[in-house]
Parts: sequence; C-alpha cells; structure tokens
Amino acid sequence: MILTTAIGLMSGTSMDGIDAALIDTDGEGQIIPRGFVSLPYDAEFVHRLKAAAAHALEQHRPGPDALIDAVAAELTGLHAIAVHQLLAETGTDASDVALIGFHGHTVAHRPNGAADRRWTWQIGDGPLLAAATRIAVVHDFRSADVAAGGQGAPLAPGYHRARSEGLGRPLGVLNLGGVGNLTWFSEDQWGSFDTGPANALIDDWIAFHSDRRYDEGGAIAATGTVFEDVLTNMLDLPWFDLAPPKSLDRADFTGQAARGLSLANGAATLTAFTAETIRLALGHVPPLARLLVTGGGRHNPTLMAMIEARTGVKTEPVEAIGWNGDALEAEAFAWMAVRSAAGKAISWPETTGVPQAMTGGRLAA
Ligand SMILES: Nc1ncnc2c1ncn2[C@@H]1O[C@H](COP(=O)(O)OP(=O)(O)OP(=O)(O)O)[C@@H](O)[C@H]1O
Ligand SMILES: CC(=O)N[C@H]1[C@@H]2OC[C@@H](O2)[C@@H](O)[C@@H]1O[C@H](C)C(=O)O
Repeated sequence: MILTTAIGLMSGTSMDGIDAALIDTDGEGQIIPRGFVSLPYDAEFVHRLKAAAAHALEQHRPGPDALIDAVAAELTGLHAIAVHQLLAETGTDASDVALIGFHGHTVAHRPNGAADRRWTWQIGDGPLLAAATRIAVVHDFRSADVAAGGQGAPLAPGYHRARSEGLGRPLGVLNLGGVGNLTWFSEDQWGSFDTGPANALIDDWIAFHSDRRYDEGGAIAATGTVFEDVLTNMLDLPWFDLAPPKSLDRADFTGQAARGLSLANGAATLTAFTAETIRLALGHVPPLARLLVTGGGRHNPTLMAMIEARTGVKTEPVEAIGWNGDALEAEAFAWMAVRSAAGKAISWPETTGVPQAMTGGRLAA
C-alpha cells in the first residue's frame, strides 16, 4: 500500500498555539507519525483571537468581516511558520509533502437548528496557506457535516478508531482540550461526543485571578477544597442529560458559579467540575474498562486523579499505548486530509450524528 506524507495543523479551543504533526499514512489503519512541533501564541495574539471569537458569535453566519479577516490572515501566517518549523525539524522537503490538513481556529460553533440557521466557523485561509507553503491544503473540515445535519464535531474519532484497531475493547479515548470529547468503543459499536468544558473554565479562572495562563501540574487545584454545592449547581444543566451526539462552542459554559471562591478553591471546584462532566458522559455509553487520555489535561495530575476517583474507571495517558497525546489531534487532521482528497468519509452517524457517513474539507492547491 502506498503511503502519503501529510501534515496536520490544529489550533485548539485552549488558544495556546498551533500543534503541527507530520505523518505517513494510507488514510486507513497504516499510520506512521514522523514528527511534531508546537508554536505557542503570544499573549497579544491570543487577545486578538478572543476578540475575533467574541465578534463571530455575534454574527448570523460566517462571512466577510474586517476584524475577523485580519485575525484569520495573521493566524494563517503563523500556521505557515509552524509548517516551516516542522519541515526543518524533521528534515523534510516541502515537495515531499502531498497535503496539509488545516483545521484553522473555531471562532463560533452553532450546529443546531434549522438548515439555514446552523453553522460552524473555522477561520484560516486555505489558499493563502497553500501559496505560502507550496503544499496543497485541505481546510474547512466541519461545515459540510453541519450542513448535512451533523454536529460538525468531534472529528478526531475516526482517527482514534484507525489508530486503536487491534487494541482490546471496551475502550474510551478522552480528549481533554479546552473542550472535552470522548470516543468510545465496545466490542461491536462505537460513538463520540463532546463531554463539556475540559480545561477552558480552569484556564479562564487561573488567567482572571493570577498572572498565569493555566494551572500547571494542577498544583493550585491540589491545595484547594472542592465546594460540592457550587458543583451541584453547575451540573444542573439539560446539556448533561442530552443524548449524544452533541457538541459545544467553547463559550457555551461559564465558571460564574465559582465567583467569590479563593483562587485555590475555585481551581479545585472547576477541576472537579470537569471530572464530574466525564462521569456524566460515561452514563451515556456502555461500560468502559479503560480511559486513555489525550490532550493537555492529561498533564494535570489533580484532574486525572479526580476523573479516576469520580468515575471509577482506570484513567491513563495515551502514552501508555505509545501514542503522543500532544500530537494526536494534529495527526488526525493530516489523516483526514488524505481521506478527504480520496473522497473518503471523515464523519459518521455514530460520531457527529450526520445522517450518512460523509467526507468533508475543501482542497486549495
Ligand atoms: N503541565 C500542565 N499542567 C496542567 N494543565 C496543562 C499542562 N499542559 C497543558 N495543560 C492544559 O491543557 C491545555 C491545552 O490542551 P490542548 O493543547 O489539548 O488543547 P486544545 O488542543 O487547544 O483544545 P481542543 O482539544 O479543545 O481543541 C492548556 O490550556 C492547559 O489547560
Ligand atoms: C467545533 C470545534 O472546533 N470543536 C472542537 C473542540 O475541541 C475539542 C472538542 O471541541 C471537539 O469537538 C473539537 O475538536 C476535536 C479536535 C475534534 O473535532 O475531534
């Protein structure tokens, strides 16, 4: 089987920067990760990105907008830098890379409602990135799924399935990014959905009450007390009862209920909130023997311990089976680019609720 070399680029809801991964793949179960770099955003760019997202949420649909277009152009330039860093780091020539899977950055996600009222918006200029890197780019991965009636997210589950062939079932792959999502596999079924905020509310709390961007190592939460009454309040939302498939915008939840708590108690309570959202998510799926955790949240031992304690499921980083949890989502978009170019499915009724398995993404060469 001929393998294609592809790069995947992900700018996640944590807004911490760009993850870029290089893989060789047949777009099926053959996947050879070859390198990975992260390009962190500086604080000023994060500020502009947040302004673009706030502005996008006020729109009725994606369209030209001076502020958002300027941020999109800047974001695209930063992605070109990430590509060049990845090529340099892996000693790869651009001409040896067939495709880039360019997720862009989600500034607004409104997947529910009537056909003319649902939309999802990932900013990033595919043709501009193709010109800047001289590599063909697949972009806009989510809109076709939303237009067809799917949630448009999560999309990484297809990659989780391809990578986990041969592993024992039942199995869960939990991504703890800004927003959390779970892919589950029983002996003969699978599915996926967003679980709730994972790091987003913790990050917002820490950034608002200190001069840090996140709770490194969960050290602040570890010294705090969980306020169970606040937690109960926060969990009292119809979202958690809603049957999958379901997906979220980063802005759908707030940590308002923690207002007035100390820095440490707020961090502890919001960390426990994330753990509780995972417990509730597991109530929607068949029993899982093992949870493999990817995304930045697996670097937070306080969060990992709370998830294990509150769900009773063995919880370990994906490194336990040899995957790279910092690179996994970026790798997924490289794999999806290869599938998109071949017209293969990237979403399924089980993963996004789309009526039929379908491909997605647009090619800019
Ligand atoms: N050492 C650490 N200690 C605690 N938390 C960490 C650590 N490293 C990363 N994180 C958390 O992980 C977050 C980044 O996670 P990740 O890169 O998976 O998110 P993302 O890709 O932006 O999100 P999404 O999956 O929602 O798109 C940080 O904002 C922080 O909250
Ligand atoms: C709309 C959107 O960008 N959703 C992201 C976000 O971040 C995590 C979660 O919410 C997931 O649904 C998705 O990203 C991952 C990469 C996915 O599509 O699988």
